[in-house]
Amino acid sequence: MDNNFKKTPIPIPKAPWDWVKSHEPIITETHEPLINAEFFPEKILSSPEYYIQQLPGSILPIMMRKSVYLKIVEATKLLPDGYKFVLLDSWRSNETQLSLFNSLKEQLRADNPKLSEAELLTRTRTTVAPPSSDPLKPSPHNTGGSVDLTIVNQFGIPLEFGTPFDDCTKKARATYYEEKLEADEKLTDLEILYMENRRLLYHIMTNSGFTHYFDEWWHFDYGNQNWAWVSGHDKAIYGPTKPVFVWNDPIG
Ligand SMILES: C[C@@H](N)C(=O)N[C@H](C)C(=O)O
Ligand SMILES: [Zn+2]
Repeated sequence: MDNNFKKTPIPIPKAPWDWVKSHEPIITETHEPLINAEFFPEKILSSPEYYIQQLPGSILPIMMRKSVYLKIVEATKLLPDGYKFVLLDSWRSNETQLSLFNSLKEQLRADNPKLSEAELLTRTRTTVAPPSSDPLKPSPHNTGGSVDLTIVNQFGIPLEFGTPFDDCTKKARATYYEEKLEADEKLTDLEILYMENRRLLYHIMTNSGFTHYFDEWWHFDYGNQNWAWVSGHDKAIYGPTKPVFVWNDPIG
C-alpha cells in the first residue's frame, strides 16, 4: 500500500486525557456480540499478553465487538505489503483491569516512594484506565470496543515503536517524538524510525474509523465512550459486556 502515512505527523494533543469527561457520553447499547478475532491469520495474528502473563480474569482468545473486528479487517488493506497486525488485547474482564491497575500503582509506589496518593493515581491512570463496575462508566476494554495492537513486517518481525507494549513512561505517548521535533530537538535515526512506525499505525487505524488514546501508541477505540468523546459523537454504542462460554465460564 503506497500512502504517505509515515511522513504525516500525529497531531499533538492540546490537553491531558480526562477520565471524567471521557465517561460523559451516554451509552445506547447495540448488543452487538463479542467475537473471536483470531481467525484471519493471513493478516491478523494474536498474542494475548495478559493471558500469557496469567493475569487474574484473563482469557486466551482475543474477543471484540463484531464491528470492531470488521474495521480491523478493513484496516489491514492499508498495511504495507506482507505486513500483519498483532492483537495484544481487546475485551478485558473487570478482574484483569483491577489487577493491572493495582500492580502498576504498587510498582510506581515502590519506585517513587515520595509520590503522594493523588500523584500515584494520576500516574497509574495514564497507563491503565480506572477499574469500574459502574455500567454507565465502564473501563474502555470491558466494552469490547478497545484494541491494543502492533504490527509485524513480512518476516514476522515486530516493528519498533521505541517502547515495549504497556511501557508506563512518557515515551509511550504516541506523539513523544513529534513533541521533541516541535521543541527543535534533533532526532536520531532510530528515533525517526520509531516516530514513523507510530505514524503508520496511527494513520492506518484512524483512517479506519478508530480514535486513539494518545498516552499509548498501541491503544485504539471504536464505539465506546472514549471513541464518542474523542470523535464528538453524541452517544457511545458499546457499554460493558462479557463473552458467553456455554460449559465453563472462566469469568464467572
Ligand atoms: C493497560 C493498557 N494496555 C491499556 O489498555 N490502557 C488503557 C488506558 C486502558 O486500560 O483502557
Ligand atoms: Zn488498551
